[in-house]
Amino acid sequence: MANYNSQDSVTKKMGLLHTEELYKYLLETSVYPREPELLKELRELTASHPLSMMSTAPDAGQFLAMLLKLISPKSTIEVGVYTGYSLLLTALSIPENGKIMAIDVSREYYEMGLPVIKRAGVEHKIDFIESEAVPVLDQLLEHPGNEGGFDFAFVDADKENYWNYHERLMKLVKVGGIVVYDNTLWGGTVIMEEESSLEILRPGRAATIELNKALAADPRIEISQVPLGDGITICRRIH
Ligand SMILES: C[S@@+](CC[C@H](N)C(=O)[O-])C[C@H]1O[C@@H](n2cnc3c(N)ncnc32)[C@H](O)[C@@H]1O
Ligand SMILES: O=c1cc(-c2ccc(O)cc2)oc2c(O)c(O)ccc12
Repeated sequence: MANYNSQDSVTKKMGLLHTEELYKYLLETSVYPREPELLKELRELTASHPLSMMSTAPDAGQFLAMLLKLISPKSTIEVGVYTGYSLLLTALSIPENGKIMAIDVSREYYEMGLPVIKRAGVEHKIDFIESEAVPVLDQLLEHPGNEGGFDFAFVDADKENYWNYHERLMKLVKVGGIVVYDNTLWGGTVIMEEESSLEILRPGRAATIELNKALAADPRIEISQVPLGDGITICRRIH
């Protein structure tokens, strides 16, 4: 998520930290030196695309990779692929026989990063589905065998639909499984008055405020909201 320091200044460079220098320090000290070479290549290839700010932030990505290696999921879902930064890091972090059902309305974006994914030797783990995500999740739920069939999900798509994804993922992800939501601080706008936030961000702001309240009140999960990147919320299904 871009960072909005003032009404007319937009920069993505600072994450949610206080200064650009501190974010740069974090990235240059701990993230970029340990970023897998092909993931770096995918990030650099995406940087020239007009929507490159949509890629999952590298610091949040590094955390996600750590989490994935800790839980070793065999069966995962990704909602919102874009050029594949989070997809490639997931594919690199799950076991050799792990699978990712990756859903995005745009195959064109996915195909930008696909050559890098192929070179990384992890394409066999990915089942890309070009579609709106809700109908795909609903189709999965038509087969009772899919209930609890996934170990992990990462959601980074249209913010207004996150609760729709959550309701479905609460059935698809097993008890003990993990769902991670990106952009849960939406550039810091969650604490701004509506009129003070840029108009383009307002629908996402409203949806994110509601999502955060609903996740905090959801007895089916334990949560931890982490201020990396644009804010990520990790949910562990407990019921
Ligand atoms: C923020 S980007 C995903 C970034 C990606 N995780 C990464 O690391 O590069 C959001 C993506 O969600 C996709 N998207 C938006 N609405 C969607 C929907 N209803 N169903 C599926 N994908 C959607 C967009 O096409 C876009 O590629
Ligand atoms: O600036 C954005 C915009 C989005 C976005 C907008 C509309 C959609 O239907 C999907 C995604 O997502 C972003 C994002 O996930 C991010 O990490 C940074 C910026 C943006």
